[in-house]
Amino acid sequence: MKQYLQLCQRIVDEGQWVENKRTGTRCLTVINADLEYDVANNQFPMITTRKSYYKAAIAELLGYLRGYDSAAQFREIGCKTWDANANENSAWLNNLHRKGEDDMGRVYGVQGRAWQRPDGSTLDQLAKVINNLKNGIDDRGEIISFYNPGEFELGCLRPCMHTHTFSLLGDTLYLTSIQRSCDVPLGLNFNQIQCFVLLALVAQITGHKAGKAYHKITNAHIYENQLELMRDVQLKREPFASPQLKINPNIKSLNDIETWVTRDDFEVTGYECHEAIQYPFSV
Ligand SMILES: Nc1nc(=O)c2c([nH]1)NC[C@@H]1CN(c3ccc(C(=O)N[C@@H](CCC(=O)O)C(=O)O)cc3)CN21
Ligand SMILES: O=c1ccn([C@H]2C[C@H](O)[C@@H](COP(=O)(O)O)O2)c(=O)[nH]1
Repeated sequence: MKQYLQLCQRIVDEGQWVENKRTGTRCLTVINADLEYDVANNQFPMITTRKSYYKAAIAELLGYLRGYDSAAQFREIGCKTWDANANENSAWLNNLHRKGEDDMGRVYGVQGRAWQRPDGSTLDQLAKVINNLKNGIDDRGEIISFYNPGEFELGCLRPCMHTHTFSLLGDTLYLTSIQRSCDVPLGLNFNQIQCFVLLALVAQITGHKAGKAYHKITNAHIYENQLELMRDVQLKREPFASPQLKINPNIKSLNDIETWVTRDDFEVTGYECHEAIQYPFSV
């Protein structure tokens, strides 16, 4: 929690204003942030200086792991976060590749589960990584990349947290996640949870201990219409201790994640937080 607040404070103190063409809203911006999550000791990185909706963040991650490409699929599993990007951004609405209401195109999970090869077949990056890790193999390339520049025009948004690399040291599994662009008041609240859960879940289904998750962010920003709430409300609050996350121990395979796991297989205990803050969202 401290590292999150330090990043917010750093943006407020040292950030530079950058115009953003895609949303039309400028952002106070810093470059380069390194965050770490202690999954081994179950220090769940949920924001405590406002109410955090962790189940939606986990549902979003489940949707990525399943390769979803429609905001309707995300809604069905309890996550509304893709409604706006799928249905309200004019560049995407006018894109001829958009297949209709709720279509997100070839984003995130589609690349993770069905990367298109030149011969027309597809590659399941996630299954390869899980299979190797299950067999104790780290080939120094246990990488899941959602970032496919050749297909950007086929999706509603370029992936933000775009690369996840797993590493095995002895029987401990580590994760390094790379993010190119980060909406610190809204997106990071979700992304911290997702890095933690991704490592905890993959460790569980591959039979390893979880170590640390390392989260590396390039462009970290606060949109102009969020600044006052962050500076004058959220940053004035004292954080509470981190809660703990309990994952249903019956989740044992990638197939389980694909077929029956829901956001209710994840429970948080010991969460104490300040009042909710509703930040504006830029589409
Ligand atoms: N401008 C922007 N910021 C983002 O963080 C973001 C995007 N766009 N586009 C793609 C995804 C969608 N994400 C989102 C979208 C909405 C919330 C959001 O509204 N969160 C609320 C409540 C969520 C709920 O009730 O389930 C929050 O207070 O955290 C969070 C992340 C993260 N990403
Ligand atoms: O997981 C996510 C997804 C998106 N974001 C934020 C970061 C930016 O504010 C926007 C994406 O806009 P770009 O113009 O494509 O950079 O969404 C996030 O923080 N986390």
